[in-house]
Amino acid sequence: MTRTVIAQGTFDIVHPGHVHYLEEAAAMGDELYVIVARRSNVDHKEAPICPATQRREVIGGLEAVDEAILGHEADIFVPIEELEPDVIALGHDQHHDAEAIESELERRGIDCEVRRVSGREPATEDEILSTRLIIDRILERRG
Ligand SMILES: Cc1cc2nc3c(=O)[nH]c(=O)nc-3n(C[C@H](O)[C@H](O)[C@H](O)COP(=O)(O)O)c2cc1C
Ligand SMILES: Nc1ncnc2c1ncn2[C@@H]1O[C@H](COP(=O)(O)OP(=O)(O)OP(=O)(O)O)[C@@H](O)[C@H]1O
Repeated sequence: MTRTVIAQGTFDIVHPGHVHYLEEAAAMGDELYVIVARRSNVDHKEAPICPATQRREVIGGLEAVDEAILGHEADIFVPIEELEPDVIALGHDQHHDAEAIESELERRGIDCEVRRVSGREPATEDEILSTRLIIDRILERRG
């Protein structure tokens, strides 16, 4: 049987940390679906610069990704109910609480494991593995 994994995030300016996350998530199963966050749901940091459709297209073009889909605006568990994944792969620093997700999955009768992916450290001293830090660098150098 096909083992389906989902990953999720904003992916505003894509960097090698994202590639690492999605490759490790893909290795947890046979098919990787990525839910791209809607701007309205990115409320714990600055809103993304790029529109959701653009962010989805870039992520969908990565080799590790079978399909990238736009997240639901109102209920983040709707795509999960539709995709019925075997694994939800959380990013190393994703603010979501694994236990809270697990109890919501149980409440909705979805049988799915929640795992966390490792973080990628910079390979060189000038590598920038954070969208926020890339934007900071742009402002510093071009602002
Ligand atoms: C299991 C799961 C499902 C999610 N589904 C959606 C969704 O359907 N729509 C959405 O806008 N955000 C969804 N999100 C939230 C975002 O993907 C994301 O975590 C957050 O808003 C963006 O922050 P981040 O890039 O720092 O993770 C989901 C998150 C998790 C953990
Ligand atoms: N260096 C990294 N190593 C592994 N995973 C990463 C790394 N950076 C981001 N990710 C993961 O990619 C997913 C999407 O990340 P997100 O779009 O929030 O980018 P970000 O660079 O972390 O953003 P910001 O720096 O603006 O908070 C998250 O689950 C996050 O954990």
